[in-house]
Amino acid sequence: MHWPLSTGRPVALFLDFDGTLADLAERPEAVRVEPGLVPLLERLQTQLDGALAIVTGRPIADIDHFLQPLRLPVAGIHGAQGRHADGRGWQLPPPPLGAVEAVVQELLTLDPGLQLERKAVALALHYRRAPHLAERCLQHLQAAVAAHPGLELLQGKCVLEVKPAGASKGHAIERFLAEPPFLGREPAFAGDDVTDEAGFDTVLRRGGQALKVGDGPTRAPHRLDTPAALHQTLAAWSHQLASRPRQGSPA
Ligand SMILES: O=P(O)(O)OC[C@H]1O[C@H](O[C@H]2O[C@H](CO)[C@@H](O)[C@H](O)[C@H]2O)[C@H](O)[C@@H](O)[C@@H]1O
Repeated sequence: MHWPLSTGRPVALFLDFDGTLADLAERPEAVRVEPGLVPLLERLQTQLDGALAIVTGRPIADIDHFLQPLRLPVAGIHGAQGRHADGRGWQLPPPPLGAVEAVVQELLTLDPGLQLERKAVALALHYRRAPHLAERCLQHLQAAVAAHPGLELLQGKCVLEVKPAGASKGHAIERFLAEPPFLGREPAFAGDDVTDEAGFDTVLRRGGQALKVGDGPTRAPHRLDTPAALHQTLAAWSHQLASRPRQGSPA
């Protein structure tokens, strides 16, 4: 499997983080970034004239922490917040999360393996270390979210996320593509989870490329097995870009 990124057209590259750039870990804070990743992303950002962004369910601050000292354009919390290439930010207003958090607090008493992650305008309930509670957590959160039209439930990998309705990775990619340095470029997005399918739909609708990392059904036409395989592909692509004239800004 490969990802034919080198189409000759200037590319705008969008990358998911967990499961795509970094291997999954037992806990969100336990993720390790491969030592070569930050220099590789920095090189690609330069080669793409800045048209590289992270599009993630994480808050922006997490990405800045994991990729320090690099500060890339980021869409965080599934598009509910973001930072453009020029540093301007956006964030949706905080939705009413109080009742949902009360339900989560009740669930947390069932097993110390359950973990709450608070993220400014969203929250996530992780059950990777308590998988037997997956169905119960889902039922409780579905009921809690149904009472609030401003909220949406996302099911990720061993996680249930409650976020502002309407925020999506697809919309976040559209925001980036509306402005330099992304404007006019062919979008390419790599992700690993069902929550990335909205981003795949956006780039495919705009004539771009979508790649799924790992297994599972997807609408992405391309696939690689692991984050390490994606690193290799990105490194090879960076190497090709280095030996060609700069892609330059689109006319
Ligand atoms: O959109 P992403 O960048 O893929 O982020 C999705 C969620 O990733 C994190 O949770 C996932 O990764 C954890 C660390 O590997 C893992 O323990 C957990 O089971 C996964 O669901 C992150 O904690 C969430 O906030 C992100 O939304």
